Amino acid sequence: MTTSAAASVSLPADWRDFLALTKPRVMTLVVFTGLCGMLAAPVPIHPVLGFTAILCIALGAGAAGALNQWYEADLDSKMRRTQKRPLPAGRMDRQSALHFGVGLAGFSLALMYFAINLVATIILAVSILFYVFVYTIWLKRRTPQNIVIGGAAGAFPPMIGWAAATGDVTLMPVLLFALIFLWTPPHFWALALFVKTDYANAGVPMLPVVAGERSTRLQIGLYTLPMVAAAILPWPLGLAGAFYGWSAVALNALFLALAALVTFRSSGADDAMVPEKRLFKYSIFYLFLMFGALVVDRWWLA
Ligand code: HEM
Ligand SMILES: CC(C)=CCC/C(C)=C/CC/C(C)=C/COP(=O)(O)OP(=O)(O)O
Repeated sequence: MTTSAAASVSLPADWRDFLALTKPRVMTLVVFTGLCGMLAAPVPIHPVLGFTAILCIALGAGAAGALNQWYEADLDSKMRRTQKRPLPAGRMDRQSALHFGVGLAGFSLALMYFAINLVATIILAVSILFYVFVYTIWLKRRTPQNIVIGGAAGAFPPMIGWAAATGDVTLMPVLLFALIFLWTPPHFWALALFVKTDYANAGVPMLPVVAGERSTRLQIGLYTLPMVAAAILPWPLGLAGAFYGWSAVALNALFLALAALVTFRSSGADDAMVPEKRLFKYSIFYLFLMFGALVVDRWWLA
């Protein structure tokens, strides 16, 4: 944590700074997977309630992003990628970020509880607490396994969407959780390979910094294999149909190929890291398409 970010504050922050605190670009995928989890559920939800549940996921994820930035303004000020965020850039004081984050978290949970149901509220609370306390405060600065364990926070949204519609959690939302959980390491470590120096400068023990490139490449490959299995499994288990199944086979074959290129590659110091950048970009596209295929399969082709 830092006090220096607060010392150079030039207030007031405007709405764009509060929006930036919520990490809106990452949130698009969080919200999309939550929406698809909700639409994949066997019980239809009233559109107004469905919209409310998705709003709660968006606000909860935004709150988690704000609390993450409240806690790690010192780290963000040391990395090129994050230096322009409202706190390290001095456009907002830490207390405002804290109040905003806590207020938004409280509002999203209260709305989820009163408008939707207890199960969805509990999972939303767990994901916010997990991202803030387990990932950001506890693990991120201590272990290169930070994103494996802490990354679970980002895997909950489809389960929250499903629970909002059905009030319970069955095998399918658990598989969707497993898919994002196992996707997170290749998603993040591909990026960490080409922004390694940023993390090293900030003293964050991300895998390429601590264990080296070789080991990171191997672990990307090792997590991709069970991810592929979790992605395809709903088809043979009869939880999704052939459209989902064939889409999953194609999308996962490409993921596997790109991950293999990264895994079996050794790079030099002045390397442009093209395969790593390609895998990172594809990982985002992949998750959008996998969840999109699930909904198309359930609504139009079942
Ligand atoms: C601990 C787990 C994760 C870590 C450490 C991580 C880290 C990152 C980082 C550092 C970026 C670079 C862009 C930026 O500056 O924000 C990024 C991009 C992105 N991540 Fe992740 N991520 C994680 C999990 C997730 C999850 C669970 C999702 C959604 C399901 C997600 C969705 C995205 C998206 C959509 C982008 C692109 C954003 C853009 O276009 O700027 N990430 N991630
Ligand atoms: C529903 C709900 C509460 C979801 C919240 C979970 C969530 C937003 C997951 C995404 C994970 C994420 C943005 C990690 C970024 O890592 P980082 O914080 O280390 O990235 P940074 O270096 O960009 O700050």
